[in-house]
Amino acid sequence: MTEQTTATGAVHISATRESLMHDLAEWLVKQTLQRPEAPFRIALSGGSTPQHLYRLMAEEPYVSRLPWQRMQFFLGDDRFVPHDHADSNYGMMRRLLFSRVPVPAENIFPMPDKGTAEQAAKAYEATLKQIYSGNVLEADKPLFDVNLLGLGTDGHTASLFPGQPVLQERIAWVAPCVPPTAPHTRLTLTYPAIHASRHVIFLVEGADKKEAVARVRAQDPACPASAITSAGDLTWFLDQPAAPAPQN
Ligand SMILES: O=C1O[C@H](COP(=O)(O)O)[C@@H](O)[C@H](O)[C@H]1O
Repeated sequence: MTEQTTATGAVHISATRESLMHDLAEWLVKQTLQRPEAPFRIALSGGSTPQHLYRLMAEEPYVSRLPWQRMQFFLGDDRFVPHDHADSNYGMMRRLLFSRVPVPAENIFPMPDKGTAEQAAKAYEATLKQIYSGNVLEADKPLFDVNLLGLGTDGHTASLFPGQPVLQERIAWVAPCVPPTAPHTRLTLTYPAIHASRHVIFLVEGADKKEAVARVRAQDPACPASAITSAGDLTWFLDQPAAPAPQN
């Protein structure tokens, strides 16, 4: 796990959004089978794209095929709003996924929605450090097995928004971000925490994301997603409309 993979990573292209979600669900089942020892830690992304995946995971055959008892769920980012707010990523995951599958409540780790955003970020970082059994990220000891990321049309990922101070954060694992272009103060995993993953996955669908995908794959420094790396591997799961034209 000492090698670093940058955001150029491998690319998996599915013909349609539906097949994309199936392909990623199958990939997830395979990863859990390859690591039969507990626990399997996954950081989930928010927004609209992964909602299709979460609905699918809450249906058969995935309810039966995923090892819910040993899966631990974290959030890659959330809007700093009450969990029952319509814009809460955790609220969305609870509605579409957690309430429909046999995952033990103690295996779900939402970002806090109380106090100040700074306090909530620190509290979530403390939770992650407890889970990790350490305060310092080690190259050969991943924090997450899978880190699922989305991509905004502006090149943001998690809540790492263009031009924001959180992009410079190299110590904290979790930090607030106040995006000038999107609603709500956010809490987000920082680059070092995302990097400490066995597998980083960008899940992106739709023609409106095609340009952003191409910019990140070309390592455009204006896109925060371009600076994502993985301690293990990094794979793009795209549908055909989001996939950039092949380079000759
Ligand atoms: O604000 C957010 O946006 C990104 C992308 O979301 P999408 O709706 O375009 O799929 C998402 O990855 C992030 O978790 C979310 O908080």
